[in-house]
Amino acid sequence: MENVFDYEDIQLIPAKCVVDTRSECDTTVTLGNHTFKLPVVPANMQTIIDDHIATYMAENGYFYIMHRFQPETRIEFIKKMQTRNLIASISVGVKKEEYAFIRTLADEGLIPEFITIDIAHGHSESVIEMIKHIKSHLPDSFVIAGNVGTPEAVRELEHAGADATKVGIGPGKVCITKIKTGFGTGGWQLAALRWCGKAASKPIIADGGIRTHGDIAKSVRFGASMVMIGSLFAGHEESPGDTIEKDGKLYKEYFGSASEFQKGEKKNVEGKKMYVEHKGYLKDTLDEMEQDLQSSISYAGGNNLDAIRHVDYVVVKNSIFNGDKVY
Ligand SMILES: NC(=O)C1=CN([C@@H]2O[C@H](COP(=O)(O)OP(=O)(O)OC[C@H]3O[C@@H](n4cnc5c(N)ncnc54)[C@H](OP(=O)(O)O)[C@@H]3O)[C@@H](O)[C@H]2O)C=CC1
Ligand SMILES: Nc1nc2c(ncn2[C@@H]2O[C@H](COP(=O)(O)O)[C@@H](O)[C@H]2O)c(=O)[nH]1
Repeated sequence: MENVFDYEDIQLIPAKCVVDTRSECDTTVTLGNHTFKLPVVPANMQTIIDDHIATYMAENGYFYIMHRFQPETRIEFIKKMQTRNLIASISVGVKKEEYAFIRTLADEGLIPEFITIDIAHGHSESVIEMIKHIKSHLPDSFVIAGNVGTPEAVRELEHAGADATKVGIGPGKVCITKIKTGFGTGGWQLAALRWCGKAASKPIIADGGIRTHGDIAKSVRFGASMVMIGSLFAGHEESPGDTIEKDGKLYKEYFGSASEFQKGEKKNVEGKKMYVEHKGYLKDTLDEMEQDLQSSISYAGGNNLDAIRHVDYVVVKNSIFNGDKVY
């Protein structure tokens, strides 16, 4: 791998504007048979999404992926969403009981529109087998498989039947995989995305490392159809993490899915807990993301996301903030 870089190292180069107002720019994206308002999905983590947020996202035309950490609630969740004509988008692991769960869904005629296979090291036989199992029992569900960080992995999971792959091993804000194992795409996630994108024949979801709204446009430029985000969604009033007050300021809890707080034990821990500043309401962040992305599209010289995919860029090596703070 040569020329590695990350989000902070890149600036996209503006092209001549073709719209009269940014509101003409279309941020929608299609995944499978569904079109969503933004190419953004909150991370399928317990401090990021719950029933309430999933329902809000689905009702308002956004993509969501429910986490898999309360497995016994998934059947009711699917029924509840589909009764309301909302998409059902769930996560599964790869352990034995998950095979039985997929069989139960098929037996009961419950077909989630989206199923995400969510494990740390997705380039594995266990994920390949699970993709095949889901596709044989629920052929109409759109299967997202991950996480991976190499073109070989993308090809193998696509070949096994995955409809999309999720790229990102270790770039997350509460991730300690890179420190504990020495492996991953932390520090070069954007370059890894480009590398994987060149091999992909199906959509890629960039997962982890997004720190600013501009990083969403950069992900799209380097091959992502969709971008999964944890930390930027952790601080909302609606976020499921606990709220604490310190020195008169409010903070929200955000912990990794492989942290001891999630697992309830200190075994194979690859995640940590932190507190992020309370930042108001989810709706306001989603609106701001849409406006910022509309602006990105206008700078790309087009009126939809595709324009971003073709812009030139420069490598500026960590200098874009020039010592300034973002806010
Ligand atoms: N995107 C990322 O960078 C990372 C994300 N995570 C998140 O943490 C959560 C827990 O992940 P995970 O531990 O995979 O889930 P599980 O605890 O459900 O483990 C899934 C299965 O994979 C096995 N497994 C896990 N890691 C490895 C590995 N490195 N090599 C071989 N087998 C492995 C586990 O066995 P055993 O535990 O016995 O090894 C288990 O059988 C997920 O939500 C995942 O997305 C975790 C780390 C990195
Ligand atoms: N290595 C770990 N990665 C984790 C863990 N829990 C979640 N994640 C990944 O992080 C992203 C979110 O990243 P962010 O930079 O937007 O905050 C999430 O989607 C997972 O892929 C973990 O415990 N360890």
